[in-house]
Amino acid sequence: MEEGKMDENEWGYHGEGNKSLVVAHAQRCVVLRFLKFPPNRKKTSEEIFQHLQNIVDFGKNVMKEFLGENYVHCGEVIQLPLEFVKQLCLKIQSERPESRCDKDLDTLSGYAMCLPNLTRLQTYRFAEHRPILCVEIKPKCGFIPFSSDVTHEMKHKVCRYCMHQHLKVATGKWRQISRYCPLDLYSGNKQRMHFALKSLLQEAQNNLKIFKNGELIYGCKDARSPVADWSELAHHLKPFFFPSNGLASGPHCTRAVIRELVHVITRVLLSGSDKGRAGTLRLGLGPQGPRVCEASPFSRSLRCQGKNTPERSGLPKGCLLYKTLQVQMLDLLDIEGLYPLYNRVERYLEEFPEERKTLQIDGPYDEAFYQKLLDLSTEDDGTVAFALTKVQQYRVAMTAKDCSIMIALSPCLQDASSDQRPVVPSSRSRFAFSVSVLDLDLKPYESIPHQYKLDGKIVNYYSKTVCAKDNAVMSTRFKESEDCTLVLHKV
Ligand SMILES: O=P(O)(O)O[C@@H]1[C@@H](OP(=O)(O)O)[C@H](OP(=O)(O)O)[C@H](O)[C@H](OP(=O)(O)O)[C@H]1OP(=O)(O)O
Ligand SMILES: Nc1ncnc2c1ncn2[C@@H]1O[C@H](COP(=O)(O)OP(=O)(O)OP(=O)(O)O)[C@@H](O)[C@H]1O
Repeated sequence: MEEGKMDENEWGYHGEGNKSLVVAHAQRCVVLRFLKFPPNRKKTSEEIFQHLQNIVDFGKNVMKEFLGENYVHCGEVIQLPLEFVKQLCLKIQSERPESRCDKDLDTLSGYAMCLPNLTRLQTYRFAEHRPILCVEIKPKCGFIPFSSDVTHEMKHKVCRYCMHQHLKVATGKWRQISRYCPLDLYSGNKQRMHFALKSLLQEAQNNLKIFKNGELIYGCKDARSPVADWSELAHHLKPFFFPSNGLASGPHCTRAVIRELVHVITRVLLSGSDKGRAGTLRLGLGPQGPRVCEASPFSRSLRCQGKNTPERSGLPKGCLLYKTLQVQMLDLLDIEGLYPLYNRVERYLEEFPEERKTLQIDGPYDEAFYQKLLDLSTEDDGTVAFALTKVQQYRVAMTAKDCSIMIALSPCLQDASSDQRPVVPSSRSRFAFSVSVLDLDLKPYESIPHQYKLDGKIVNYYSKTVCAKDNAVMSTRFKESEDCTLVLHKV
């Protein structure tokens, strides 16, 4: 990229999250990722450069090691002309969703990350002329805490995502409760995964986006977004899944197309396509905790039918979901067990503030940082070193709980080679595919007290409202059956 000759007209708004905003090049397969900040909380250029460099280093030295070379794209930090950034910011402002405008794009430092555009397969520099479909999933936390430090019994039964849904709807973030449960997606059980993906398609929130040739065609910006339209989605997808037949339109066609999509995504998610360094994942955390979430409509319906809970995770070890789950499980103690350890580190830092650097709280995220993460002991010897290791593992786990997976699918001819990319078949076509992971920014040390408070809020809200309602329903049913018994007695 020739940073000196940048023209804002060649770039377009692509998307944003809570902390960064992404613009995509119209022809080349690259994106620029800028940091965002609340107004009046600007950082110096040097701080922004360091922040971005830390993101790159963390990707290279930690996440590539855990998740595998092929899945992680670290990009590079680049310096852009300030005039270009200012003009770009003005150009894209009208396309930003209102709910994200509480933060401003950083136009002062001139630094950004340059990354491959993952919605257009991994061709990096130039767009392929083949059509490309890309599904982005933010799967969230795929396990129920197994730590003995958990005090709320509910946390051993219902996963955080399902509990959090109720708070999100109550605060107006989303319109309705999703039927998606991360434990279904991470189960490795095809039926449960199909259910999870269909649920995401029904209520995408910020957990699912679909791009066609790099353009967003399906996804939800906020609670005001229009209700998802499956027939419109099927219209976009039909040429990919039924390329040469005249499948009639209408609800039958829509269902067939959605089914194909769900099946292909499941296959891709279960594939172990990482041909990078063997044995990258050195965690080896075994399956722990309950294998189903009691709030998942899938497991609820199984229970109602008197069926057993499904098999424990059958995720193949090479697949990205398995690896992501392993990194998430570095949260060995749960925030309830972690918070006192965070306080221990805090007390130490209050006494020895100059030690912050040695403890690598704000980086560098190098090989030494990575090596310390591999210590999975939970035996607290009362030291700051132990507390620090658990704090750093927690930050990494939280990062993996909030990352997204990008699946790019490009149709290939029945017997043509796919440039050595793996291929997934559907009923009527085949796709060369790639899987990548994005948003691997290490969660800040400072966010731990917020996590602790939020955790309590989520559980308390769920327990008070949902469980109270469930109990009311149960007692009504109980009352009904008592009434019934009385009637029977009378007879
Ligand atoms: O706490 P959660 O689970 O709500 O996750 C936050 C996400 O909300 P979600 O539940 O996915 O809608 C939230 O996503 P949205 O802004 O809601 O799209 C962010 O990803 C946030 O991360 P960060 O503070 O920007 O680093 C996420 O915060 P972290 O907890 O990962 O730091
Ligand atoms: N390399 C990439 N290629 C294509 N699209 C990307 C890329 N990186 C990010 N995006 C798009 O931009 C969106 C926002 O990026 P990202 O998730 O990194 O933002 P964030 O602010 O860090 O998110 P969060 O809200 O989780 O903190 C993503 O959801 C994705 O659609």
